[in-house]
Amino acid sequence: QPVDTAFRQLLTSGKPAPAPPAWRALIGEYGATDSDTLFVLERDGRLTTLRHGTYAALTEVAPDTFLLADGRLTVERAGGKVAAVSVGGARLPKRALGTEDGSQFTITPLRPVAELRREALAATPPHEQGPFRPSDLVAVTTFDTTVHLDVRYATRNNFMRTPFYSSARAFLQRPAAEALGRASAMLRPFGYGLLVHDAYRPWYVTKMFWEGTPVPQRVFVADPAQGSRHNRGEAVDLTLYDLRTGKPAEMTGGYDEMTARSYPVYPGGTSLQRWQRDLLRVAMESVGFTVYDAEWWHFDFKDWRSYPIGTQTFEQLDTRDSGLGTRRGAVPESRVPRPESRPLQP
Ligand SMILES: C[C@@H](N)C(=O)N[C@H](C)C(=O)O
Ligand SMILES: [Zn+2]
Repeated sequence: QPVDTAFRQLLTSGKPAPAPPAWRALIGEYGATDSDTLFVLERDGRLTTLRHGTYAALTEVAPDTFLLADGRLTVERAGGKVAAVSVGGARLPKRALGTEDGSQFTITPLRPVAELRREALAATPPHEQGPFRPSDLVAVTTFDTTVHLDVRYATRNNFMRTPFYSSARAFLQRPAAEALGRASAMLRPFGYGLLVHDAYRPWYVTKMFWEGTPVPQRVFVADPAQGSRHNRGEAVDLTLYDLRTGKPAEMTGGYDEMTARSYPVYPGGTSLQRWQRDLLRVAMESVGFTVYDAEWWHFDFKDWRSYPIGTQTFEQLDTRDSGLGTRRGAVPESRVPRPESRPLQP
């Protein structure tokens, strides 16, 4: 649907109230197999189930006992946690998704990180056919000062539990950074700012992500054979933060969480989480970005095909006088990495 219609819908529906804290432990996915998932979620202020595409509001009739239109749902707890629900005589175990406390989701890399780094630094990015625009990377904070940074890949607080950058900086090609500034201005009346986790990412880091991530989770990392749009300075990972408190907004799942909760159309969670996720998407899409199908936080800018894959570190870009953050200037031809012949996936 058109962006202004989507904006109007979000405005009309208004910002939902947070779900009662007592419901938090219950909200989630239940069932032993993916083919039969029962979601417990909050919708329109009611605790609700979603199964086979049908929503049903729950009415609590006794502690941990709820009435559904056609029966009862009972909650089983173990060790202070929700272990399962029973519906119509069937026991559906609760699935572990993301982290319980909202902390960073992590994986165990397939190989030692030092080995991945050594190999990736020695490798060459895919060969690409130009022509390309000269790279003009600028700090993401250039066009709106309410854009804030939380660059997890410059810390251990990321999905591979290892620092990839030696400084917490984030750059985009100038037109993408300008558009980001416009999205940020658009969000201000809603009381939100943009919190950037990552933008330009050297190709060798994409290669480390790919080689280190278990195959079933690789939809959440780009294939280095094609490169990531981050490598072109044309993708950004970000969330919303509350302008008043400075706190990140709650979404349906965490950053770099490798579960279904990361899909931008994930139906679970709370109304507020889904509303904030959709607000971020509508603001970003209204200025020329497109959300990635598997990650609510990842956005590609419309002209990503115009820029080549880069593999330089921030420091290498600095020393080669790219003008990062301070001066304008094109990345010299010697630094323009080689082409790709296949279509890109994010
Ligand atoms: C790793 C994650 N933050 C990300 O950016 N994923 C997309 C698919 C990418 O690597 O381009
Ligand atoms: Zn991304």
